[in-house]
Amino acid sequence: MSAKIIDGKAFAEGVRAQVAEHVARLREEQGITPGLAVVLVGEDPASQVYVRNKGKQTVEVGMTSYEHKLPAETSEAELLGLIGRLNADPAVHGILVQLPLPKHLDSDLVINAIDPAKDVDGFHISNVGLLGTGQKAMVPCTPLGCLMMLRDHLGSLSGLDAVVVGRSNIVGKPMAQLLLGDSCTVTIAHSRTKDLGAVCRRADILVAAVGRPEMIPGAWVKPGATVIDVGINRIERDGKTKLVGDVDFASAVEVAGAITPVPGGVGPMTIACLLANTLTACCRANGLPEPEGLTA
Ligand SMILES: Nc1nc(=O)c2c([nH]1)NC[C@@H]1CN(c3ccc(C(=O)N[C@@H](CCC(=O)O)C(=O)O)cc3)C=[N+]21
Repeated sequence: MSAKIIDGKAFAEGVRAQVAEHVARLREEQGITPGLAVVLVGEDPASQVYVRNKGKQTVEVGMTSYEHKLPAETSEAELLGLIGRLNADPAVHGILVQLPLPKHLDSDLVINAIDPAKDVDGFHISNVGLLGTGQKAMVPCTPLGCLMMLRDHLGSLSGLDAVVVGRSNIVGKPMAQLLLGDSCTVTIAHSRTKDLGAVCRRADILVAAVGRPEMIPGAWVKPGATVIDVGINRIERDGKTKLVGDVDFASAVEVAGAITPVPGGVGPMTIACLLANTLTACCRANGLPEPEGLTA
């Protein structure tokens, strides 16, 4: 039996359509247009592509996109100055500083300079603390997108065994918090975990976020499990570049109950959730009710 493929691309289109509807209503009823500022330091080609896609989709849902492209040599003081101006700008409801930053910039310092209410990545320590204590936070986009797909596929997650492979601040840790918030029994596994295969085989929900191409084989997947593959790895195969996940899709699809593909799974949901977070931030800033179904 072959798993159901969870179509993240189609799901993301649905989320963006919902966001667009809210944005149109905000404009008509309140005269408010949500604004998202994206800051890119340096000329990393992959980052340029992501930032271009984000700007395009921001405009498509009816929001205003502010792009700030700064040279790689930008000083910390200059970058903090820009963040200060964006924090103070009432037309800007969301601020995203594209990571990774050039090595001479301290990304923790920069992220924590963002107004937590405008931190649509959910990386500010205040948002991390709010999420960890079950309070209203800005939730990191990738884990939020994964949660939306899991809830859609499984309905209730209550009591299920969830294993998150990867312990990053961007995906693994916040993903574990969200799953705990939905009453899963959560294990965070990583490269040093003893008998990782045995740990993975216990999972009703398996989230792979390690950044190692195809490292999780089908033999590690519990029959019928829901597999969310966060990895986006560019590899060379048969003389071509190819995008693959952290899960070996070909073998896992034969065992899982449902699985997200790469590309077309988690990636598109990340950008859709960035737009959802910007809308949420805009509603909160204006004392308006939050959009339903678009938050954790
Ligand atoms: N502050 C910050 N926030 C981020 O959210 C952030 C970041 N920095 N730095 C870079 C990573 C990367 N990222 C992706 C978003 C969408 C796709 C995506 O849509 N991927 C497509 C494939 C795209 C392709 O063909 O390359 C897919 O999986 O189907 C991928 C990667 C957000 N990031």
